Amino acid sequence: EDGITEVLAFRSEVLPGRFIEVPCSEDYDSHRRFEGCSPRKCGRGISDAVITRDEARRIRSVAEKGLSLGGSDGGASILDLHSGALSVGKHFVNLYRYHGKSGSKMMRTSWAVGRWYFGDKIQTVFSEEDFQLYRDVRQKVQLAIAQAFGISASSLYLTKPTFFSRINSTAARTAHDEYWHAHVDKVTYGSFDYTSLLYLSDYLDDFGGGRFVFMDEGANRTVEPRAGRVSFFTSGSENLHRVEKVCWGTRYAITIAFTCNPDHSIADPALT
Ligand SMILES: O=C(O)CCC(=O)C(=O)O
Ligand SMILES: [Fe+2]
Repeated sequence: EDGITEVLAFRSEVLPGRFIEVPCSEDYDSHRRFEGCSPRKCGRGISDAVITRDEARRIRSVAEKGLSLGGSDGGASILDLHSGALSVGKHFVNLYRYHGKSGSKMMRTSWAVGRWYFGDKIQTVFSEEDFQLYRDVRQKVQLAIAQAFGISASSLYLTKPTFFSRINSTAARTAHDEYWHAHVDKVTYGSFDYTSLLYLSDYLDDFGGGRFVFMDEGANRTVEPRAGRVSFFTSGSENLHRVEKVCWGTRYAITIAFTCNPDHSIADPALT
């Protein structure tokens, strides 16, 4: 694909941490500022030293397990760990409280997080260990972001949505499948101040296409996914980005984002 001019992180590199400062957009001027959190400097960080390959492998298994219960007809499936929304066919079901047709794959979930009925058997989708792993990963990423931007980790709050994504090369069927459009996370998600992406599969080993692209004026700058690689950035329009279409294989990632506004904070996903 033309227009790719610079690679910020190759799949084969093992980055101890790379930080690229970019001038903050004016987006922040119109937002309430939170001392010790709202970005004074904007930019992007990429690190292969925050999450181990083993942690990435374990969290990928959790993603596979959750997403295996559903799956979009069209290429891009998500499982939102906060709301329980899971892509199924052309729609979403709530994994945490699904009332499906009897005889469907997922018959009915209870109101308790992560429990569902299959036939007359109560199954638990996620274990306490799975949620513990999510919390450990979230905590490490939060510390890395705080350190890179010179802010205090305790002034960052987890915000929604936080989700697993699974992308393959199947053609899109609905607008929800169109993951490749350029966007600004602060606009798309509202509450995001700092976005992080943890990649759970390897570019060119597990899938082709699917590189992350920062669309800067005059240059596209890519991050090649690598299992265990964390990419994080301020969520304003200084970090307009897109994901290339996946052309073969399956790409897994998890999105974990933080807000400076305590009103937009959510608790870690948990078994209730
Ligand atoms: O999966 C990625 O690399 C990026 C996804 C993304 O841009 C988003 O979820 O907002
Ligand atoms: Fe995004």
